Amino acid sequence: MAHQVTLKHVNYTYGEKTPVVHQALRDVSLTVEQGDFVTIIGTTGSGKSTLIKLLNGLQFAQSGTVEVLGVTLHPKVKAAALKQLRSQVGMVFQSPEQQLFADSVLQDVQFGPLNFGASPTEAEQQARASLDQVGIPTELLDRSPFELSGGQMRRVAIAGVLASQPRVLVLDEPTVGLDGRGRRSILEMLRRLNQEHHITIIMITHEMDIVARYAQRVVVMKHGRIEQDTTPRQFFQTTQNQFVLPGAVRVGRALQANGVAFDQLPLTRRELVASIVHRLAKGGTA
Ligand SMILES: Nc1ncnc2c1ncn2[C@@H]1O[C@H](COP(=O)(O)OP(=O)(O)OP(=O)(O)O)[C@@H](O)[C@H]1O
Repeated sequence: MAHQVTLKHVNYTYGEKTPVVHQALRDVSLTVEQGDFVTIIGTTGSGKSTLIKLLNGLQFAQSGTVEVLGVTLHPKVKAAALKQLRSQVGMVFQSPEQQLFADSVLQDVQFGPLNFGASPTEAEQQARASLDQVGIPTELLDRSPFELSGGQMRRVAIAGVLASQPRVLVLDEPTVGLDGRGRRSILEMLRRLNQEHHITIIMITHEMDIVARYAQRVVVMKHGRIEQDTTPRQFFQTTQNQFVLPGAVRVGRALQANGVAFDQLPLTRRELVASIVHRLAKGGTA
């Protein structure tokens, strides 16, 4: 099966031929398959946002190739092909609720499908379905989006992207600024979209517990390059002090350092407890 996303030897430079020239991506190659849940991590300025903007043609690489859902993205790509691609690759930027604008929640979410050519009836159906997917109850649909809680607003904004029925969802730190409950509900929703609807998720995050708990893959960026592309377990097993590790990983690694051999490094509290219980049940000392 063809990859959904293929980047080959991509370079991207801001301000070419100006005094403030800055190369943000260096020889980046990456593939993403349908149904992947990929997190992109890396220090500030490492090129994460630049990378995701290439995925639906918000920016074009100066060299190398970018192919997404069979469309090769370069400055001369046809406007119609780009529009079609943008309905299939939904982008959710940081604090997307700041882009809400309509008089009602339903109208706001219908905007995307209408813009991409759906009839008013289809647009309403798709909007209702995606609001349901993100857990917004029907009694809120006629409300102004500005009367909702922060977490609800963010979910409405994500519904606005989902209403165009994308196959790939690209998100830049979707939980920033939310409290614990709002954060968890967004992440569980993304997991459901990924597992039940096979929507590919590509997410920038700075939160290591999101990588540990939700991702199948982690792409680590440094100075515009992909430094690692691996599984969270492999990443957390080997990474050095650069990132703040989740509690369960810290405890797991400390136990390993003290001679406790796990079949696999625990990534979450639940996995940590299960592996300790397993060892105790076998009669060993935890
Ligand atoms: N419009 C721009 N013009 C010039 N330089 C830019 C522009 N946008 C980003 N850069 C530079 O390119 C580099 C990569 O930026 P990018 O936003 O991709 O990093 P990032 O990893 O997403 O960072 P953060 O985690 O802080 O969002 C940075 O050094 C940044 O200063």
